[in-house]
Amino acid sequence: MVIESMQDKVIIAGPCSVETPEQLRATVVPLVAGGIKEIRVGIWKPRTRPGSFEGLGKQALPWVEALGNELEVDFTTEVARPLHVEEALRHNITRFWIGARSTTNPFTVQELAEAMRGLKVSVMIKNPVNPDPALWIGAVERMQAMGIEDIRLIHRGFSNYSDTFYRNSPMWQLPISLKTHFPDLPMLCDPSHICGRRDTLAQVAQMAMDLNFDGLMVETHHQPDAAWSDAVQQLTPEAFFALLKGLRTVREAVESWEAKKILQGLRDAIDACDRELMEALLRRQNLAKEVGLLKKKHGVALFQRERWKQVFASRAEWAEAAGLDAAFVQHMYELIHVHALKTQEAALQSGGPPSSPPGSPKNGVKAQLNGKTKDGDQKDSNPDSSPAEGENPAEE
Ligand SMILES: O=C(O)C(=O)C[C@]1(C(=O)O)C=C[C@@H](O)C=C1
Repeated sequence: MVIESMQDKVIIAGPCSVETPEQLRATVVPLVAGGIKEIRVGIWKPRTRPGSFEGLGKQALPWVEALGNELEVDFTTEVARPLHVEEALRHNITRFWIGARSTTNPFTVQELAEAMRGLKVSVMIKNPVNPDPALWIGAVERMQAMGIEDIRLIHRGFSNYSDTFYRNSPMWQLPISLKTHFPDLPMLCDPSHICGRRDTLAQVAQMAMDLNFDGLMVETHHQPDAAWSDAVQQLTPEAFFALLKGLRTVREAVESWEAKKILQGLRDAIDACDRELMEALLRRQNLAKEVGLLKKKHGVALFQRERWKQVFASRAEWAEAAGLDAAFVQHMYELIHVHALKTQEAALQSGGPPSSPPGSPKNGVKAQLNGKTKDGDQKDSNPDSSPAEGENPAEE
């Protein structure tokens, strides 16, 4: 690999789509000369709306096979149907990826897994278009059940309803959660599909490196502006190598004894902060419960639009004044509010009194935090659980 610092990473690059033998060669030769060992190419392209370029299909396979043999490089392509797998295998392509739309559909994933049953193939599984970790996990399990061992994950971001800064929101907590679930599967980042534009690719690729992702998959084209698909997000091979050169890579863990000691001190302080946060959250929850019971007594709606508008706006102002990110704090308050309503509803249903005496719940809070109560929503506190019903995962 030309880029020294990327030695330990899996770096995959190549055109969004194969267009002509000339375009394929002009794009791939400089990538291979730069040390790239695995080339991505789109042959079958799932397009959201009809009428866009849907890939050349099997016509492109002989070109890919011939160039692979000549340059001694591996090609990887997206497969969405068992027929794609069969046709690619006929041309010695044994590396595949499953696209975000396919990952969403367990029938499709199952059919693809069965088409690869027992074969020595490599499969990369992109996250589903919707932020549902269970679908992503399920796709891996379906592949594993067919004896496929070489499995990697690709984080390509999650669909947005409206136009946002990203083409697909990164929602970094989801790949982090998958990495926690499957610690041995390499996690690659696809900044091209997250960004949907060239100028922000480096920033997202750097975030992936800082999170210690295992590699990158980047769309490249010798003449990006003339590309038949994804023109605005592809990089020339030169720009791609410049991007790689500019990335800072990180170590898995701190090595020096001195730094380890400092780190431990900081982590202890974070633990203390989080304990204070828990106490404050529990105090707030108990107060909300009391309000809920008061509302029940007086036949008042749990959701109080005006009060909530005021809380939501003022917390953002307080956050800004305190030097915190207002959007982050607002998102946190959306979760807190929904949870307060759930807590109030539960208290109403059970009809019981609040779990700590009105007024000064401090000792009660301490006791509860020490495990002397059954209060608290276990499901929400599980770091591996998917976003709670009705709650959107955080945007960056
Ligand atoms: O002030 C209230 O009425 C509450 O119940 C508290 C609270 C909150 O969590 O701050 C919860 C629900 C309401 O919609 C508004 C505010």
